[in-house]
Amino acid sequence: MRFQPVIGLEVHVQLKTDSKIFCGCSTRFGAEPNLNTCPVCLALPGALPVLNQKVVEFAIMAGLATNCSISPTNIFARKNYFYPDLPKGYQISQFDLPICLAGHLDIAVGDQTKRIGITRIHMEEDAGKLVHGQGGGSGVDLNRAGTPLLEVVSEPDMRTADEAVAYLKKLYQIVTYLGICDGNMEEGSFRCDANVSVMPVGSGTFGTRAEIKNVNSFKFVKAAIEYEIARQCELIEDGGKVVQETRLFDPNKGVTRSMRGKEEAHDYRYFPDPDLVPVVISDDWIKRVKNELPELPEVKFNRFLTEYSLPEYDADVLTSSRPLADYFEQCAQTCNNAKAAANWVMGELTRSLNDNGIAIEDSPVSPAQLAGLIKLIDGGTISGTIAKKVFEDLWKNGGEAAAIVEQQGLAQVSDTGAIETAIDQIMAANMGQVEEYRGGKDKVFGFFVGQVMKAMKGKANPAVVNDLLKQKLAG
Ligand SMILES: Nc1ncnc2c1ncn2[C@@H]1O[C@H](COP(=O)(O)OP(=O)(O)OP(=O)(O)O)[C@@H](O)[C@H]1O
Ligand SMILES: [Mg+2]
Ligand SMILES: [Mg+2]
Repeated sequence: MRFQPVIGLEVHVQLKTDSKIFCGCSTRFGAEPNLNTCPVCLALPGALPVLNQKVVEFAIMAGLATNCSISPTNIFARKNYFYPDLPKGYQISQFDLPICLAGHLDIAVGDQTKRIGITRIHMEEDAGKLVHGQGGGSGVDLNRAGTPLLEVVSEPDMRTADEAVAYLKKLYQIVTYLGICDGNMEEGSFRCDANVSVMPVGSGTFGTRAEIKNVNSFKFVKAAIEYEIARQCELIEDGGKVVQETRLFDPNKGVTRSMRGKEEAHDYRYFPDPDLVPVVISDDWIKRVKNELPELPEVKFNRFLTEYSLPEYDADVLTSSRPLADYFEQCAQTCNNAKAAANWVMGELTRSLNDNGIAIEDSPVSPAQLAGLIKLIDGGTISGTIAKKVFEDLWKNGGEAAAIVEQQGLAQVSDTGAIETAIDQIMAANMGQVEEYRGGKDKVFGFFVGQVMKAMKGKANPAVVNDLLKQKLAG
């Protein structure tokens, strides 16, 4: 039997606000356990939540950027369940009236684009965290309790693990561009629940879904979904039935395991939270947020194509993150050579940053410094080969490219006299190759260029070397 997989994602986006969603406690990660707490997030009797306006603004931004409509009135609801990391016994979330509805994102599938529907985006609070194995038991850390989250729920529109990853990456790119999420997946700031089912090809009725909880890397999402698809197909072929359940992905073994089945599924008994008034959003507010939205990745990509005449590949790589795009633009505008800036940023700079595990925001070579180096190449002062050495020097010691070239005497020799002398000597020492070249073996030309460059310690102007060599070899 052939099966068609069906995938829908629920993504939890942790919002980059200073304080929690319903109280003034700090959201800082890594503080001493239970330091960032107060009667509201500890759920002490009588404490009342007050909504953080920034959370609503961030939700509107996310909704607009994902083509959703913003609900002018939306309400918070209590999602009831018991777990020791949830002191109130319910999570404040949104249920039937969420803040954003009916959006979509377009993803690239091969050379086509595919539209993935976004059912809803709602605001909610995070739970605390259990810390096991300390002092012989388990402890609870409520620093995270009340941290603001957006849950972005997709339609079951994806058909392969790769489509799911493409959607996830697109969403990640958008929320980090918007600056509403720090994007730190290891710390759980962007994590997803993957819903997976399979149906016989052509059946038209979706199969029963399993939900893989809290996957926090693109690689794991792909592995988890692929494993789950294979598991369900095999199960059905063996005459079994997929049961609706929650599963966990084990990244070490690459398998998913049942966590709880439908029988143990929660009845959340959702109802409107009587402690919070409805959120009313005016048209003016939406307009203001819309006007202040930063340039989004797709728009930036298209602008890079037209404004800098970059190839699609370059524009795609350079707009993959906002700091990378900003770095490129500053460099390109300073050196006035966009393609060279693109090559250096995607090549030498990215390689050095990766090798040293440094984020581009902390690059030891600034856009202006790199632009200075590119100007020296464009002006014919140094060759590309020497430029790589200068870059290394900039990376290690800072300073300015022009000063380094000057101090170390790296400027390229365009003086024809010095180059001619070198050519004459090399031709005299390699008469055999000279004859071969004159006999029609053009390839030998490269040999001569190499020899001359070597003799000139890489500092000869390549264009001048080429011209002179052609003249002299022609005899
Ligand atoms: N048959 C199916 N196969 C795969 N995915 C599905 C299927 N049916 C629904 N989905 C996806 O499952 C997800 C359901 O998320 P939703 O938040 O609506 O409910 P939930 O998972 O029941 O609730 P909770 O937020 O408590 O986890 C959506 O992303 C939807 O696209
Ligand atoms: Mg959900
Ligand atoms: Mg779910």
